[in-house]
Amino acid sequence: MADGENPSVTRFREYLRIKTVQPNPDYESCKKWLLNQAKDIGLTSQVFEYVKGKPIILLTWTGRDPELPAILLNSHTDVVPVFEDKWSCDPFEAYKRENGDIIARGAQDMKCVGTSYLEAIRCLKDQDKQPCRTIHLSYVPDEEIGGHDGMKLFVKSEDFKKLNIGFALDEGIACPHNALKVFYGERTTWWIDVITRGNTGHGSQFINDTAVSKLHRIINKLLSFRESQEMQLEIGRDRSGRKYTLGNVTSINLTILQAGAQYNIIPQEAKAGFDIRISPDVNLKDFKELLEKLIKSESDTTLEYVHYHGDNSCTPLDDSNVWWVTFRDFCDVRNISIEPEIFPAATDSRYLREFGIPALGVSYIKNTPVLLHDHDERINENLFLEGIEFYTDLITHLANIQTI
Ligand SMILES: CSCC[C@H](NC(C)=O)C(=O)O
Ligand SMILES: [Zn+2]
Ligand SMILES: [Zn+2]
Repeated sequence: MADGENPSVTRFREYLRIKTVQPNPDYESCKKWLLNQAKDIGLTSQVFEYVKGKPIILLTWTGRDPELPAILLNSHTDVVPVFEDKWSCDPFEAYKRENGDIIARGAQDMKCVGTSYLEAIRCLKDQDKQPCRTIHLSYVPDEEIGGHDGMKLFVKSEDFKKLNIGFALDEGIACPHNALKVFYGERTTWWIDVITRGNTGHGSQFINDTAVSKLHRIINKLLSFRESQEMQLEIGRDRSGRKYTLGNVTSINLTILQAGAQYNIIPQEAKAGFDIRISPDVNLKDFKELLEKLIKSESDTTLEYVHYHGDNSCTPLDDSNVWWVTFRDFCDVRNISIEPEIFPAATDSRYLREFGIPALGVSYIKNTPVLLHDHDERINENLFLEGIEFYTDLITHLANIQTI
């Protein structure tokens, strides 16, 4: 432990030092560390390994009434790669500046949250405050690359069904001002490849119906849709008069382009890859039909879904949802300003919501720049400690709801 350092901070920095960085995360060390924490705190543990080398670690504190639906505190264990030369220090050293800023990959996304859950439970256990409901802490792999070998398999498993989860907390994003972002849904992510085929020949000729001319027309149509959505983001207001955020619009970005082998040969095939994020206000079936109609407008052209998700369920934010009401009132009483939003990208919450589990994404990171996936990702130790108190109280409230 560093001199005089709060032990919760020391443990957080230990977790940050485990190199669970994609594409070769050290899940083994991570598993050992988490199981050790569980032992220290007095939680039972299970490890599910649906894909070899990709463990899901589940820690459990059984409630006084284990028949009631349980609470799930979810976090992912992997982190995204770094451009080391752009960092002011080693991203896996968890260096602490004089002002208490802890710099590390995963400091915001989302090892601060994963450790805060543990520290909150440690605190409640120390005080012998066993709640009514059982609390499960899940530490899942591979969220950063789609969660296919992690949460996606977990929610479909018998092991998960047995847990009888009633509500889940998961990750959010930092907020630069004095408020917490709370995510109740997310835009649906589709990654698509559009592949066109056409006439080929010598590069000096005016050849018709080439793969590139077809692709060009499709790109133009998709990018003009992009422009209209960008405009909507600028001027749009929701039903309550609030300015649109990314969650209210659909974005399309051309992120991959491939064609050609030699300068003087017209390519016979061309490919464009698009990253599409569809607002939950959009009907997915209609949008799919629209996309497929566009593809059909060009001959010998195909569409491949590289990443597809067919569900855009959101967690209701109304009085019918006791979990939400408890969360909202909890923040209200503590004067914590919250900003409910649609997550612009994809998190593991989509698998939980698809399964019918209400989930809120919230990371206790206020007054801090959004640095997830960025260089010098950081969180201040005092804010991290404040977060532990927040989760300790919040978990107590949620796990003692008795009405459902
Ligand atoms: C479709 S899996 C990719 C997941 C990733 N999540 C985040 C939060 O960056 C994304 O939205 O691109
Ligand atoms: Zn994350
Ligand atoms: Zn991430």
